[in-house]
Amino acid sequence: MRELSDVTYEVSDGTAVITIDRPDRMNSFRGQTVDELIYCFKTAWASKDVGVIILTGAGDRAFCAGGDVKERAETGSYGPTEWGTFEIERLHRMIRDVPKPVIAAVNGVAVGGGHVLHVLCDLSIAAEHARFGQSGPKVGSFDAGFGSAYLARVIGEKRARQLWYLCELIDAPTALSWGLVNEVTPAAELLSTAREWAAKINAKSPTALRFLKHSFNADTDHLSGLSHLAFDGLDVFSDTEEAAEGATAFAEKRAPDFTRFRR
Ligand SMILES: CC(C)(COP(=O)(O)OP(=O)(O)OC[C@H]1O[C@@H](n2cnc3c(N)ncnc32)[C@H](O)[C@@H]1OP(=O)(O)O)[C@@H](O)C(=O)NCCC(=O)NCCSC(=O)c1cc(O)c2ccccc2c1O
Repeated sequence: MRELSDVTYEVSDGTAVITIDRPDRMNSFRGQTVDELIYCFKTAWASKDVGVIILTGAGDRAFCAGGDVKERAETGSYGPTEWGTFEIERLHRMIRDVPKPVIAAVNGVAVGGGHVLHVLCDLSIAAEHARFGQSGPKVGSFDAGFGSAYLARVIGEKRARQLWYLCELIDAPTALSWGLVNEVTPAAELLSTAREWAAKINAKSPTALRFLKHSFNADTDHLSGLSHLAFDGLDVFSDTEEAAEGATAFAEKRAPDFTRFRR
C-alpha cells in the first residue's frame, strides 16, 4: 500500500473498508481524496483477500459532503492531483465496474457529490441520523450524468427532481421509504451491520455475484456517455461567474444571488 492522507483502507474477514478521512471538512473530497479512493478501490479489486467493499466516512457527522467547496472558493479548483486532472468520473466508474459488491455505510450527511457516491454503491445502509440530498444548484455545480439520471432510476423522476431542484436534505426514514437506502440502523451498529451484510455476501459465489453486478449495471451503462457530456459541461460551467457565486457564497456563509444569471 502507498501512503494515504485523505482516506484509510483496511481489510478483515474478506471485506475492505474504505473510509474518507477528512472529518474537519465533513469528509468532502478534493482531487487528492479522489485519487486515493480510486487507488483503494483498485487495490480491493485486485486483492483475492477481498470479496466485498464498504465505503464510509470518518466520525459521525458526515459520510461525504461532496466537493470541498472551501478549497474551490479559495483556489478555483479542487486542488492538485496525481495526473493534473480531477478524476471524479473515473471514481464513479470504479464503483460501478469493480466486480465486487460495494456497500455504502452512510454514517452522517451524504450531500452533493458525496450523495452521488452512495447512490452508485450497490447497497446503502444508513445510520438513523444520516441525511441525504443534492446541493449543486445552491453552490454552483451539478452532476447531470449518473448523479441525476441514475438517481431517477433509483427513486423515480419526481423525487430525483425534488432533491436536485430544492436542494433540501431528507432524513433516513424518508430515504428508506423512497428506496434510496436498503436499511437504517442505530449509529453505533452501522459498521457492524454493514460487516454482517458483507459476511453474508462473502459466503456466496464470487463469480455469480460478479455476473449479477455487471448485469444490473448493463441496463444503465449508456449513462456513461451522458456522464462524459455532463462533466464536459461542468468543466466549462465551473469557470463562470455563476458557478463562482455559488462557491463563494458558501464560503462566506451567505445566501447566493443568482438572479443576474437568468436567461
Ligand atoms: C454538509 C452540510 C449539510 C452540513 O451542515 P451542518 O449545518 O451540519 O454543518 P456546517 O454547514 O456548519 O458545516 C460544518 C463545517 O464543515 C464545512 N463544510 C461542510 N461541507 C463542506 C464542503 N463540501 N466543503 C468544505 N467544507 C465543508 C463547513 O463550512 C463548516 O466549516 P466551519 O469551518 O464553518 O465550521 C452543509 O455544510 C452543506 O450543505 N455543505 C455543502 C455541501 C455541498 O454543497 N457540497 C458540494 C457540492 S458540489 C460537488 O459535490 C461536486 C461534485 C463533483 O463530482 C464535481 C465534479 C466536477 C466539478 C465539480 C464537482 C462538484 O462541485
